[in-house]
Amino acid sequence: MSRLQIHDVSVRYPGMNGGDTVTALSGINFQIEPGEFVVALGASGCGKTTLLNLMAGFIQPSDGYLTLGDSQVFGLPRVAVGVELNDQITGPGKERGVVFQKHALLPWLNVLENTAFGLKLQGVGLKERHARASEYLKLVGLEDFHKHPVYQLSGGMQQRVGIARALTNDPRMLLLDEPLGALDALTREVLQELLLEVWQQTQKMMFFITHSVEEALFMASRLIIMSPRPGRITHDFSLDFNKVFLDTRDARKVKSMPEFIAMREKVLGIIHGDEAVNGGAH
Ligand SMILES: Nc1ncnc2c1ncn2[C@@H]1O[C@H](COP(=O)(O)OP(=O)(O)OP(=O)(O)O)[C@@H](O)[C@H]1O
Repeated sequence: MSRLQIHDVSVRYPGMNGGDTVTALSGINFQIEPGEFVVALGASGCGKTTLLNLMAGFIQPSDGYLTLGDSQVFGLPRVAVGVELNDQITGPGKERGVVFQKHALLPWLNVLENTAFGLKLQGVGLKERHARASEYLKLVGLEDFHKHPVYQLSGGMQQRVGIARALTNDPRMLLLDEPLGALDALTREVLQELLLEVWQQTQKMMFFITHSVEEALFMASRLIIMSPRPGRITHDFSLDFNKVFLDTRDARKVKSMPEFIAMREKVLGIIHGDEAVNGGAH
């Protein structure tokens, strides 16, 4: 099975207008195991999006490298790593699907065509791409909306299309950058539950960024908390509130469990402590 591993990675951005270099990430060693739902939480500017962009292959590390499974490497491959790295990934790839907060859907295409669009670009034939798109539209509850223009859909339904579209490649992992951040509170809760069901059914590795502590605790099988200047992973918790939800299908009950509330207070204390030290906005 293919874990994604980050080996001693740092990312430095050139300063704006000749200013000081920004160390967005420093000395990150971290891995995501098959089947894990990893959520990243932390004050603004702690490097969450930079970490996701590295995993997606959108940016390269300044130091270190990443591996997927035993043989695929991205970033800066080194020779003496103890594994045979024979397959270099040079950028984004279909084994890593990405879902953004703002879904870049094409308004002149309907729901089915939007979902199948990436497959079309790869040259997958019409019948197969529509079959694969239909499969994932069903998974996200849009089986009756194939022909709908996307601009007629609510924000939550458009985000479902974004999730289905990312799944059509059957990626090994989904990278989700605040995917629910623009939705109203009720729709957000519905999609939290939907994403957990997608995770349970597909067993994809998930890397999910949020600013909501409650959402993080509800979704994560592993919660990492990051701290800024330079961006580091300071805490790494194993959680199972998501499994309690999948067993009971009662989100309100999970979110009112004493253990859930105690963990929420603990995590809020960690993050607010960082903000007080670093003066970060949240
Ligand atoms: N392209 C860039 N050029 C220069 N600095 C950048 C660039 N992208 C990010 N940064 C800086 O790197 C640091 C980490 O940014 P990043 O967006 O990864 O953090 P984040 O935790 O995702 O923040 P937020 O929660 O606000 O989205 C910040 O100080 C940011 O200003």
